[in-house]
Amino acid sequence: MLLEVKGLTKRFGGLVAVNQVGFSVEEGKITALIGPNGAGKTTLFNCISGFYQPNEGEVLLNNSNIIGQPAHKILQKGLARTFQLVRNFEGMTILENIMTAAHVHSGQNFLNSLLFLPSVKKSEKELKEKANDILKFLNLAHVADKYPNEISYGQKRLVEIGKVLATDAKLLLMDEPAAGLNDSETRTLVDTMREIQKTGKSILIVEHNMKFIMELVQKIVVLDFGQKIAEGTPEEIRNNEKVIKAYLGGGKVNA
Ligand SMILES: Nc1ncnc2c1ncn2[C@@H]1O[C@H](COP(=O)(O)OP(=O)(O)OP(=O)(O)O)[C@@H](O)[C@H]1O
Repeated sequence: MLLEVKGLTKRFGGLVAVNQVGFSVEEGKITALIGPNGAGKTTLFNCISGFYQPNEGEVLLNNSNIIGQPAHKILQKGLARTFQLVRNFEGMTILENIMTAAHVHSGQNFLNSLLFLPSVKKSEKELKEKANDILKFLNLAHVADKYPNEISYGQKRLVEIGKVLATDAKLLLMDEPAAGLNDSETRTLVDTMREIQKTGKSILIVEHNMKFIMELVQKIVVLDFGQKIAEGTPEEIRNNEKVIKAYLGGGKVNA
């Protein structure tokens, strides 16, 4: 199993935001984490990616517990995440933004960069090639030299995905990748995600857009009030009584 979450609990004062949650992400599969507003999805995501320290439980990445490790160490072990809000360096072109993300895995140390050794020059060239390949893969080659404020919102979301691809991580955590996209952008995103899956990556998504999830993923984990209430294929989840009740009970579904 690529990722295994076991008995994970996160409390904020008296509030149990995530309560003894366990599930797994299989290699090469797309898994979704869904649930009504306030169910604990983001908190769980933050615990998995090292942004929060859970109170209890384990997060095993390739059988090694990553709890307590800083986010950059977790990234080096092969887990990268996108953010719900688009974060780009505004003063850099799209190509440079992707190159910056790829730099995390380039192996260059700071002193080499300062001295601008030949190896750095070579590595810069490789980074540029890699970033260009990623932009081509995402059909964004035509915006490589543009600045973030010159591209559309849908393109920005793809750039965000490009940045996690640039890290070479095996497991990608995506925080609401379809948020704010129109129908045609969402369809493009479904195709892009399938192409990413074909390259052997595994993906864990938090997402409110149920149509997007039902069409794309192989497994769904459902949270409600911090607890896992169901886990299964889209078909199983669609017909699950507990899930239907949780969403009818006040949660928002953009189905
Ligand atoms: N930093 C925090 N401090 C205190 N309480 C928090 C914090 N973060 C989240 N919570 C609470 O924990 C619970 C779970 O919140 P969380 O944001 O994880 O849910 P969610 O499923 O991601 O919701 P949404 O779909 O609205 O983003 C909520 O009751 C929320 O108010």
